[in-house]
Amino acid sequence: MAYSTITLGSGTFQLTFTFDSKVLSTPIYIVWWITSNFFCTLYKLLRSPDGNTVYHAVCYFSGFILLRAIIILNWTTLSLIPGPLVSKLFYKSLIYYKIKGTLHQHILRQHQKYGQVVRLGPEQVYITNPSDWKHILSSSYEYPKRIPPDNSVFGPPLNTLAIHDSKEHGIRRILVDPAYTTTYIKAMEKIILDTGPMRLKSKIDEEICFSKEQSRPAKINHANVFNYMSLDVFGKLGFDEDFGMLDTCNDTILEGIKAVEFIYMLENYSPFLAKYKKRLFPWIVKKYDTFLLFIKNIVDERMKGLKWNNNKPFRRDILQVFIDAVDPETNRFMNKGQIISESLLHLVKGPKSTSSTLSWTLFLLMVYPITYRKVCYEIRSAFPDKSKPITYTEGLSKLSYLEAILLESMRFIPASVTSISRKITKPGLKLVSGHILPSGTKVKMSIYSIHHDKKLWKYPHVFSPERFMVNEYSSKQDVDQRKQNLLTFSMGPRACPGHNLAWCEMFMTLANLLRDYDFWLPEDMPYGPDVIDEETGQPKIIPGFLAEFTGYSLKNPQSEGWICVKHNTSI
Ligand code: HEM
Repeated sequence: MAYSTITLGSGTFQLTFTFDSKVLSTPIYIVWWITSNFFCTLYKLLRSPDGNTVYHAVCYFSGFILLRAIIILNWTTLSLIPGPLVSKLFYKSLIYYKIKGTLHQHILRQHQKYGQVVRLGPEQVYITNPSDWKHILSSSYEYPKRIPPDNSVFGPPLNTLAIHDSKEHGIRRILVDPAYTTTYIKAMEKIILDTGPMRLKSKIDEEICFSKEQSRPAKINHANVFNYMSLDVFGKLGFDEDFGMLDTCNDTILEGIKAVEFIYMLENYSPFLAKYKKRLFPWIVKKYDTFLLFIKNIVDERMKGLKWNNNKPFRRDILQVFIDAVDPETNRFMNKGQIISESLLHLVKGPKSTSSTLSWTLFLLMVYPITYRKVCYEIRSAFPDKSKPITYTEGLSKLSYLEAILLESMRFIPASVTSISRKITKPGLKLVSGHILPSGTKVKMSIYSIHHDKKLWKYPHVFSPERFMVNEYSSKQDVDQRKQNLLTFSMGPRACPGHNLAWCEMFMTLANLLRDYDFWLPEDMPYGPDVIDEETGQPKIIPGFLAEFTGYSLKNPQSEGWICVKHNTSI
């Protein structure tokens, strides 16, 4: 394929278009010529006798807008791809849904209307066909990730998520990945169990005791307690620190994470305002600085400790793995700044995605009671002795329905980012649909849309863990195929490094809680198995909010994250 490029305007108004040169470059110059002449004539007609420059500006600006629209809609290679008119013309048309936190639902509606390939921006295309996204994501670094420039949340020094250069990113993953291998997580299973589900269980027991004294049903806020639990797990596993979130709820961390989310969003959507964030939002920047200082101090203390100990490691947490990791090819270690930036990223990104998934799963079990009873039966009959905690290794071999529930929950409501984004490089890419994406196109894969694509999933709007179970209707091959169509943790060289940790923590938490307690929704909750969504005919789902960095979680956790609980006395 041969392409030619045209650049129009300058500064904010600059636009670069790529054309299939064989087909389109001649007509485009003709249109350009006609439009410029038209506007020159218009300008002469409108020109006021005193040579008012406002007329001048208006004419040229309208000329620019019209020409831009004609080109975008008719003459670029992407013009053959369907999509809503306004979104084709303006990237910013999606911002309304981003602010509302419902962008993923909007994109799904566009896919349902226009198909597996939709244009939602002058040079932006969303795709859902698995052959296309598997090719793009697994082609090692051929299609780079687009990263917002100068994002101070990510560095300097840059961390895994922000490193653009493929070679550098590859080296960083060699240094970071040892902290999340199956072997490492297996060795850490006991710590995860003790700081996670076991500690949460004692909190729930305390609440049950307290509620008895007050003669009321015991209630926990699952959105909060899962979040605190995941942060405690990461505190212990990551830094060998007791964050004490479940006990005292450390505000520095909670407020710090909110500040990271805000600054990240500001830098993405308004780099101009972000430049002045210290003056415009001093209280948020202060919270971010306090949070960063908190992590810096932990890393500093560790480095000092190591010096005193003649550089012999005295811990085996993730921080130590980061410190010890060396790239065998270059013999490079991470420096202190990189370790701090990396620790900040993992602390903000990991626990929130894990806890949101747990929260959604528990909620889904409450509105799908047959599934809830089925999974309780599976766990309670496989592990009847309540005095023995269920470990990940044991649980995984016996609890296939619980595994299916987690897979289905992450398909149904993926807690991760709305869309994975890559840039098409030369010489362009031909999609399965036959559409051509020229070099420079921003190609996006909406996890939510892929997980709700009717071509991939039967009844995607129904929460049905059975689709991940081998039974008379589905062979192992079918189930494996479905698992491969999940994009929950992304894939390829930039896939989520923390997925083993997330699985281990989520699995042990649900297995132990569902065996030892009975849960039900409070009576005053406006959701339940009988509260049906008219559009889908399925139980209504509690509203969520898609944050740019920390993913999809409950929109109103303080009012809608409650669940009643009592000890399970049936076994
Ligand atoms: C259910 C839990 C989780 C989900 C659904 C999830 C999902 C994802 C997804 C989809 C990406 C790719 C983002 C992209 O390409 O733009 C990602 C990247 C990442 N995740 Fe996770 N994640 C989870 C848990 C964790 C945990 C526990 C950690 C670590 C503590 C973690 C650390 C990271 C990091 C560092 C990246 C960046 C990888 C890179 O760019 O190379 N995640 N995650």
